[in-house]
Amino acid sequence: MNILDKIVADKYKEVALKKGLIPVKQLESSVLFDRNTNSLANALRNSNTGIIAEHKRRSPSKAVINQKVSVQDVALEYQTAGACGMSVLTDGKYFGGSLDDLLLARATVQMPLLRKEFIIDEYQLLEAKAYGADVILLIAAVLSRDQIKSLSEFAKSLSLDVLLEVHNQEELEKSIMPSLDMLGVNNRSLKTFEVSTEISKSLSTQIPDDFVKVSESGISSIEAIQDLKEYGYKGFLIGENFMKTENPGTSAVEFIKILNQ
Ligand SMILES: O=C(O)c1ccccc1NCC(=O)[C@H](O)[C@H](O)COP(=O)(O)O
Repeated sequence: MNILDKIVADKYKEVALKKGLIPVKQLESSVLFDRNTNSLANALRNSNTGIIAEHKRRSPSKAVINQKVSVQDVALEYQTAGACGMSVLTDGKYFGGSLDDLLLARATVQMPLLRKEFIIDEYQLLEAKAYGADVILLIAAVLSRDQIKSLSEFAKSLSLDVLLEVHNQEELEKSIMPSLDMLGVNNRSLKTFEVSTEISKSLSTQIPDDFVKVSESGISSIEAIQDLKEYGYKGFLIGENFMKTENPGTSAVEFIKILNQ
């Protein structure tokens, strides 16, 4: 059992518990539920930099990254820095996040917000909408093709963008379908936690042009982004590189400024 299997096993229990506590009707009555969403895929298509900056307090690979900063401060600074969107981890047990983090970010910024979560049930998509997300993540490693299809179609019916994440060719081949907006390649091995952008590069030619290509994890240099752009990537998901610094927002400002030069 790898870390993702463990996280997802816990997630099935968590979602079952939450369904008993907060009915769907309550989620649907949130003031944010009918809000017009903001497409991350479009923002990436129209951007020169393509940064999706993440709020990430801790992780299975790095334990504590940053517990001190406020999610609202980080959100505002990421937006001011010129990030295309923000990824907000909402898993509590492994990443120290929450849906309240998403809500606080939504109250602060207009840029597209990705609910970074281990989605296994439509209920979590209703939560995403109710707490102000614009985009959801689906992880091919933990979903069947049928689940990807039904979850992505349900997300589209809620006007949410869909980012589908793969780790290898097999996951990519089973996942391609029209209800996805963005295809993300995760550079982090779930077995060793090692990161290498080589996997983004090797899968790039197999991602059809209809999808916005996103490279995720382990990106820490301008050179890496310039290199990935050569392979057609338009989006770059960066968490730790910003969050490990005392001021993630300032780090993002400096990074994006150099990228723009
Ligand atoms: O970050 C981890 O350790 C991790 C472990 C197991 C499953 C998912 C994990 N991370 C989620 C992410 O996808 C990253 O937070 C995201 O791509 C940003 O990565 P990074 O820039 O390396 O923080």
